[in-house]
Amino acid sequence: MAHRLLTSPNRFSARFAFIFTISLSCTYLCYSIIFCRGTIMTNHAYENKRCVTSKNAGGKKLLGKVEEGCASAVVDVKEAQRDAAGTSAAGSHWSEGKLNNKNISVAQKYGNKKLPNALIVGVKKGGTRAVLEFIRIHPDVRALGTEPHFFDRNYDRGLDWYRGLMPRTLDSQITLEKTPSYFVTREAPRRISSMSHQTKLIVVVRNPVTRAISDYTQTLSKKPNLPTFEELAFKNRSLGIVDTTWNAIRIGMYIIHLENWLQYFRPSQMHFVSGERLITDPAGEMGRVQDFLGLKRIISDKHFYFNRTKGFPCLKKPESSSQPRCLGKSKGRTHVQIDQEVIDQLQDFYRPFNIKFYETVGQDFKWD
Ligand SMILES: Nc1ncnc2c1ncn2[C@@H]1O[C@H](COP(=O)(O)OS(=O)(=O)O)[C@@H](OP(=O)(O)O)[C@H]1O
Repeated sequence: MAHRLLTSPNRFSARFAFIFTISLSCTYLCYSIIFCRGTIMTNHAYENKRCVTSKNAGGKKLLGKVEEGCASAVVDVKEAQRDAAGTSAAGSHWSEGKLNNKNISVAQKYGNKKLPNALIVGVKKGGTRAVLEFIRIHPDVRALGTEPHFFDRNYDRGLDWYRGLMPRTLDSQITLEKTPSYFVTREAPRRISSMSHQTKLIVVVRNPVTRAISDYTQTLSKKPNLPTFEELAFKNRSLGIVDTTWNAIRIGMYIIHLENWLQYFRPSQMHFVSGERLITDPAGEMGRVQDFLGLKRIISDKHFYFNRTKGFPCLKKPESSSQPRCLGKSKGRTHVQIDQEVIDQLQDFYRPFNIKFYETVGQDFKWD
């Protein structure tokens, strides 16, 4: 009895110590599970989901502060809304995709925000979104999903602001952004070369007449009361005098803009993608883009399928998703119907500009 009385406090503390240890272990176990899941889920796809819901982060007007880590993954909200899912099944082996996701999470953890080494500078309605979405599946490329408009509208915000928008990259990775209006911005080449003489420039060009109609179709979808294409395109239609002050016409005079770029950059720093071939042979065009960027050719035929409903090539598996995906509804719209006579007049107008452009870049884009 005396023995029992003596040992009962000891037993009590032993029991207490046992329960305390068990509950401590359980807490630790739960914490570890939650924490590890959190770390594993910090991949690009997850960030996309997190960021895309933030209204401040999206939109073409990328103004103000962008949340740390979101800028890289954010898909322009408008863009994301436009980008409807593809309809065909994929069913292809995707080892690079896995590698890419791994690279992305490593970059997010250990990488740094750097100024871009490459830019898609134009042209509007040339196919710039397709090139950006296609090239960003490469594991050595990280791209900003939105158009930052730094070298045209936001230059006063300074390089630190611009750098802050960029995705984190490892030293081996290329940082890329696209803003198609740079190509026709007078100050853009000088500003870009003062950031770095080494910047690689990608220009996606397309038949200037089709490009103008595409541009007009887009504006009309936002402003239904717009004058007709013919009214805007000509100062005097019967005399065939084209209105070169109309942006939709002016953008397509590629040689004029190119001459401005060539005052600051060597031709070898510029790569021209054919907007037409990008649709008929996306793998071929992307092969040349990879060569230009000094990347191993990883993006190939097996990454694309032709979606008959969309009428365009789509990705079997884009960077941020495991699902096949086509670009959105604003890419590949049905164009406004334009008289063949008007088209011929504009073809005639652009011909001398096109020829000079072909000679300068050393490529025939066959727009005639
Ligand atoms: N794979 C694929 N899917 C959909 N669309 C494709 C693709 N490849 C090129 N294109 C062409 O891209 C045109 C839009 O060009 P941009 O992305 O440069 O437009 S924008 O300036 O960013 O608004 C868009 O122009 P429209 O056909 O006039 O809509 C397409 O013709």
